[in-house]
Amino acid sequence: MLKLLITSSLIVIISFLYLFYQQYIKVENRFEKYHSDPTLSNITDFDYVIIGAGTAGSVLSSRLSENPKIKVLVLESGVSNNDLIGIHFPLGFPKFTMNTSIDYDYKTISQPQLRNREIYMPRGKVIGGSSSVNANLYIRGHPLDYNEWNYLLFNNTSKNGNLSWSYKDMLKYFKKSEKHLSKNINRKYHGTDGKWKIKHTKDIIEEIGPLVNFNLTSVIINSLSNGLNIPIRDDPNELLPNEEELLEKGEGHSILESVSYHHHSIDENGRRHSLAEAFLDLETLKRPNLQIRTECIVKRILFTKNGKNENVASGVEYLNKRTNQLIKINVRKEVISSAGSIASPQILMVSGIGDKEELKKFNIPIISNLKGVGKNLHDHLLGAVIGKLKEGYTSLHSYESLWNLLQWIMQSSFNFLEFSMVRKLFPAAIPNSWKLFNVGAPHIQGFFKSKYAKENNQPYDLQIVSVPGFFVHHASIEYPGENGISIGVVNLQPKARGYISLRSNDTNDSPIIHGNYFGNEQDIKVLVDGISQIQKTFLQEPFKSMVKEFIFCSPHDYKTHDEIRECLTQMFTTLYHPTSTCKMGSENDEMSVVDEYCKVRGVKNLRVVDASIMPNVPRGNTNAPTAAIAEKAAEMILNEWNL
Ligand SMILES: Cc1cc2nc3c(=O)[nH]c(=O)nc-3n(C[C@H](O)[C@H](O)[C@H](O)COP(=O)(O)OP(=O)(O)OC[C@H]3O[C@@H](n4cnc5c(N)ncnc54)[C@H](O)[C@@H]3O)c2cc1C
Repeated sequence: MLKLLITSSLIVIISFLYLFYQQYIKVENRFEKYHSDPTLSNITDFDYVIIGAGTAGSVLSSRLSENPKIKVLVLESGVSNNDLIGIHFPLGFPKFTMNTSIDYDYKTISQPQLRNREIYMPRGKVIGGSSSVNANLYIRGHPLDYNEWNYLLFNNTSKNGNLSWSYKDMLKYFKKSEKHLSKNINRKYHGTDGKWKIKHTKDIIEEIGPLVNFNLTSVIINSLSNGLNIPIRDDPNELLPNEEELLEKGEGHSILESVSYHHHSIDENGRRHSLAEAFLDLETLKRPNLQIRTECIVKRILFTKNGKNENVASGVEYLNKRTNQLIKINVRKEVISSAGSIASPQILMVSGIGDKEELKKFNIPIISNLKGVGKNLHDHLLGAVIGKLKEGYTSLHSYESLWNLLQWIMQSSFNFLEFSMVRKLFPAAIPNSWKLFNVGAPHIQGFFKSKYAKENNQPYDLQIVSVPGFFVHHASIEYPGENGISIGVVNLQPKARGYISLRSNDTNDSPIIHGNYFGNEQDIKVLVDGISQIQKTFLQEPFKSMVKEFIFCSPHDYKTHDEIRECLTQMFTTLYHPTSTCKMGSENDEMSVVDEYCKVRGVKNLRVVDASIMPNVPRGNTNAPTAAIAEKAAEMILNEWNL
């Protein structure tokens, strides 16, 4: 008997270790392989050097290197995305990624409208960039966002040919990157053959079904729908037939207000599916024409002159942080900055591209005098109503605990070996409720209008991001033993613009970040109105009898505009969506940094492809739009070089 017990325990332990190895260790060294070869630094004949392996850099490098004739080098300042297991645990994103070694941990300068608070601005310093540290929400924004981009780019010129950045065109690239895992998804709006895995939270909740005493999500979704008088829908990224008609008729402002379960970038095993997991998978990394060097920070872009005396990007200088070696590398075709909305403008400026008055302060020789570099910082503004729940409601109050991480590892390991037979034969062996740890922290989202958007026939301008738990100061504050509810409200279209400027001429130093949050009175009014609408839902049943105590923006204590504004001043954060600091614009727009092909104005062979080129921030989270931009840019580049 004892023998049997020992043998079976050994089998369980060995299987577990094997699963663990398969899931985590086996892939751990994949970037190491490309970095450790000492001869790599001598290779100088790359066609493209891409700065940053974040959302955009992962997509771009993967697509360009699909052609074996093209040699691509990616320089990434951060480490491999397999260095920290916590990265893969979607629900643990605030705990395991923010404020850790894989976060740049930026802070804005003190914000005058927020009692001089410095606002924390996380960004991923790791393969996958911010898609390796984010909340995994898959949202595309409103169709009119892209139609507006297209209008801003091409309204005053006629030289765009077939190129367009409208919703219809962007939809192609959203679909191209996507591999939606839901069986019932509308293929007119979703891709199922792409690389990036997307999962519908509703599918998981339905699978768990009545087995689980977890009723909070459905209560929240129904209460928000009733309280805000907006419908529940399955998919915020698809248009219903009547909405297609309205968009066609020029009445797109009235579509898509709704509340729904989130779609998440999470794979079938419950692991984060960052753009690196999707596009820099093992097969891609085996390509001999693609090299990715981690812990290599680009210091500046190098330029030479061509026969017409134009400045041509000819390579980059970077620091190998492991060896402390400063290395110059030449490029045959182009340098592409995909370093994100904070670092791309910084890299351009230290390389001589920016407002000449600012560059002079740091004695940086001027390559192109472009006023818009670093300007137009656009971001999403987050407030919330947060409360503690009475007995009887189960929330994710301790989702950051080690026990939950362990549950998740075991759950996803079992999924990995398709242990569904085991699940069927011994249903109690793997509690179904563990599946809840396979979705992201925010389960529910919605879009609704402020009274100002309603008055002016504008599209929705507010977003709900709801966590069945506490999301207080980036989930850094815990309430042991308590269950919570957080209904975040986001102003999606703030009017104030901030900026990025240089603190020094070294890319290793954080640049100056000024979010200019609440810099426009209307931005506050819109968010106050959003909070006030959400507070009303808390005064109705069932929310009314569920909450025992409010932590932020209580509807009983913060009622007037000034009171709600006061609450927001204390608790405001960004939703981590800085964009538009190297904005794409028409040639008539003196603040535009790149043209419609993502080419930096005033120089040759240099592009920016990342969230910084968005002409305006879309009305939704920014990861999927950034991936779509990179898909589109890759296609443009390949077409242009006739490859
Ligand atoms: C905490 C958090 C939560 C978020 N949640 C969501 C969400 O749920 N859904 C959503 O849609 N969006 C979310 N976002 C936003 C989304 O992730 C970003 O908009 C998107 O990842 C931006 O992609 P990017 O390619 O522009 O930049 P990044 O993905 O940030 O990539 C930039 C890369 O460049 C590297 N780099 C920078 N400087 C240098 C240098 N000098 N040399 C070499 N490499 C360099 C960086 O290390 C990084 O890997 C979130 C962001 C954060 C930070």
